[in-house]
Amino acid sequence: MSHPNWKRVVIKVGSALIAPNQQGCSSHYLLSIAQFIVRCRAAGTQVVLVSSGSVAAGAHMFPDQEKSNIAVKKAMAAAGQTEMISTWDKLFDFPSAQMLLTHADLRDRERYVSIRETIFSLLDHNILPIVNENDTVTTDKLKVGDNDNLSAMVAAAADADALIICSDIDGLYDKNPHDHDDAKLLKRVDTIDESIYAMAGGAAKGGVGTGGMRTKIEAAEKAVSHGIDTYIINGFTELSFNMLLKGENPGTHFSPYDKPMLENVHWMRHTSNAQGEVIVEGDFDESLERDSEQLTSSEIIDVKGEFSVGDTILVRKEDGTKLVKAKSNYSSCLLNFIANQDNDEFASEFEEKTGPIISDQHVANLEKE
Ligand SMILES: Nc1ncnc2c1ncn2[C@@H]1O[C@H](COP(=O)(O)OP(=O)(O)O)[C@@H](O)[C@H]1O
Ligand SMILES: N[C@@H](CCC(=O)OP(=O)(O)O)C(=O)O
Repeated sequence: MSHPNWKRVVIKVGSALIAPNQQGCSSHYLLSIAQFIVRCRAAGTQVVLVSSGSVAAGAHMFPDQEKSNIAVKKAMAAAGQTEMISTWDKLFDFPSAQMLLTHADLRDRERYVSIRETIFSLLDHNILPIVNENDTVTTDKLKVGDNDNLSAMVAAAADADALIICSDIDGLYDKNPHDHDDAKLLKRVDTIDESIYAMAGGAAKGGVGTGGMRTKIEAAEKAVSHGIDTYIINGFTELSFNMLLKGENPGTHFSPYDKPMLENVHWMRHTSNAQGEVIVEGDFDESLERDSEQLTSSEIIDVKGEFSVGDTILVRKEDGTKLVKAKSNYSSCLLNFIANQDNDEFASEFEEKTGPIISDQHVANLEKE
């Protein structure tokens, strides 16, 4: 293994590799991925697997005309999940563990920390964590929605050194190669900006995949900002895995940031989502410049949405400029009350007694990143 620096990797496997014909699971393409996982582990690299495919694996148990129904899709996921997990499990002579997560779990700091601890504990006991979204319980509000982004959140939670996204295509092309014969493969991406996103189309069309290339770029952006080497590779071919083991790049490599964000800042920026907004004016900008991030009620113009103590809020200016995402120490109700006080003295005394409005331990400065 030529990647001695990879202490821990996350491998994401797309639906097309698991259930290529929507006729249940097939181990056809999984054999070389399993072999890669075995060889990584033998070389001392810990592995976390993020596996899609429950919906595709369960699809054959339901009539075609019902498959667009959301409740039926969840049933397909529930039925396909057991088949998917047992297909993986049969390929290993070490134990695996199923972890089903939702965004509601990941964006809650306490549950997130618990997920981290579980991953580390499984790895310490040489058990392979196999993660998927818990599709049966999700709603639009609760879900990550695609396993590319989920794998990046898991890679950050696991403090992984590398994220390998196995897809049905060689990597990121400058345009969709299925639509354009002259599309060129990008071997390396150092900066992820709008021009990179413009290369991907929308959500996946036709096949069994969900997110398409866009969600893979989103995942790469999340991962590289955490200092994680990210690859999109073709999971259909064994060559991809042999190249990775030799330290070569078989697809598209996204270079990690030199100065990764701190774990808690990364979580706030990329995993947590804002439950409400606080619109500010005046000196808050300056306190950000000084890195003190102290928000006072006199700077608040408006409070939008309903949030509780501990929820993440977005602090922004009236013109829409996003300043920070932060953990609120006040509920929206209390913050509205204090921000609408005409008596400044009462408000500042209240804040002195109750403590700062936003927690300085969980602040992601959106302007600077
Ligand atoms: N610029 C691009 N480069 C590569 N693939 C692209 C691009 N734009 C869109 N795609 C599509 O994204 C698909 C891969 O995403 P998806 O179907 O979700 O796969 P997976 O199941 O592996 O997540 C490709 O097969 C291709 O059709
Ligand atoms: N949680 C879903 C996977 C959703 C998903 O992102 O699929 P894919 O684009 O194939 O990685 C499932 O198990 O079917």
